[in-house]
Amino acid sequence: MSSPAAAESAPAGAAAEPKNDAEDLIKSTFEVSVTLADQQADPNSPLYSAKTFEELGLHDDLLKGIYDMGFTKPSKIQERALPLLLSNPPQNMIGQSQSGTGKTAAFVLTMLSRVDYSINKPQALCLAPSRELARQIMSVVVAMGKFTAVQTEYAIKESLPRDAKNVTAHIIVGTPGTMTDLIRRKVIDVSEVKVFVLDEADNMLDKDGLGEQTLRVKNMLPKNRTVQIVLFSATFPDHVRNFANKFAPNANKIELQRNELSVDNIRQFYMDCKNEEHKYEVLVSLYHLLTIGQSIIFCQHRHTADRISQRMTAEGHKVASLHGAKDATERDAIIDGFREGKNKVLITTNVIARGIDIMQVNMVVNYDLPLLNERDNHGSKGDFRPDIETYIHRIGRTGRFGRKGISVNFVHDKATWQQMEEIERATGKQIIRIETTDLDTMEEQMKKALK
Ligand SMILES: Nc1ncnc2c1ncn2[C@@H]1O[C@H](COP(=O)(O)OP(=O)(O)OP(=O)(O)O)[C@@H](O)[C@H]1O
Repeated sequence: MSSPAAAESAPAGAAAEPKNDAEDLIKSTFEVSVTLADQQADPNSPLYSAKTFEELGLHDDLLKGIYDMGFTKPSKIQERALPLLLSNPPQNMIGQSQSGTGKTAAFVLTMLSRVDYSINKPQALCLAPSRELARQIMSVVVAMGKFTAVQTEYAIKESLPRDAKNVTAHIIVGTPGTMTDLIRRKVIDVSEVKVFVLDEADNMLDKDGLGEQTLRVKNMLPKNRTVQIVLFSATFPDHVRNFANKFAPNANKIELQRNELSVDNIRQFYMDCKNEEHKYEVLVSLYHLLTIGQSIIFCQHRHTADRISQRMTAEGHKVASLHGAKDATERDAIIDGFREGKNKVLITTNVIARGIDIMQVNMVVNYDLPLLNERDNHGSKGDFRPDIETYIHRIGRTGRFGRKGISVNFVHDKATWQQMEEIERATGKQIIRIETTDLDTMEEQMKKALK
């Protein structure tokens, strides 16, 4: 089994404690409070559950794994989805719940529950849009399956030697291109597969994204047996939902309303910058706030992420950059380093907009707003409409499982201002202005938002 180095997301229930470096000890030494217990008692919270894990019909070995991870009660999505996912005969599922509310455990426990551990063949396949997310999901499979005999394998670039033959692991987690390649070359035998999971399913099914590759994997699955298809995401835009219904026919569905798409514990701000260069200056001026906890800065292009990080590094700031043009080993080292808190500021692209779960991240900056024409393979270069789904996923990198977080959008001209207004309209959540010169107010707002 390839053991994930990324198994170290902060234990659930643990406080995201900002460790201030001496240099950051300006006056902003406020603590980030954790409202997990309250959230789990509030019946309107997506974290609330009336049930216990025992009542959800899980095997004792899995209960041990769950408690070992520090979970005490299921979240709402876990409470609602698990009985449907585990019932027999197996039924498909299209499940939606806000970022950071525990969807991973729902599908991981399904895979672990459905595996027959006496058969040494792949029985559950799980696809995610990035290697970083595949590695993180694997870390949850390994942690939750700690008291089972589960064997796991990755289907991500460079995970297996070129001459690898016949994977015998029960659960395979990967990205669609590599999964397709391994099934085609018969390294992965799918004859015993009974569960097929898509995390970030709207992205995995979007014909302008990974849809074709995902469909290829599905078409290679056995036709002579029922494969339970499980789709999860925080967002399911209409154009993908229709395809999702065909991809997972007769599925049980758990859906969110449009105005419920993001959690309320993320406070959203914007800063009106004068131009591109001013955006850079404002980002640098925020550095001490970015490093109170940890921050993720999202840019439009890889070269912007590199340029900003090189410039900030040259000016004496400690930042890292991550994007899809870096090689696999480097990507793994960067995200692992960030998880471990070696770097507090990560400058990146949409590659980690989805799924990545790092409790200590309390600030997300949209250096560039996400646009539809930047989605993978998206056709129209002239489409400058904001990409609402990606926005929701990006800001969802903070405010995980009841923690508080803030997001800041940089706007710098009429077009970006209008894009942000459209995001505000579409999500129904207010985005508050902060003057770029007014760092005291920014700090005040941050204190208020994070307390
Ligand atoms: N029942 C629980 N009790 C305590 N912590 C939990 C519970 N379920 C999940 N968590 C923790 O909450 C965090 C968020 O969970 P997860 O990553 O599964 O969210 P998600 O819904 O998949 O989010 P996203 O849409 O961003 O992918 C994780 O750190 C996880 O360990």
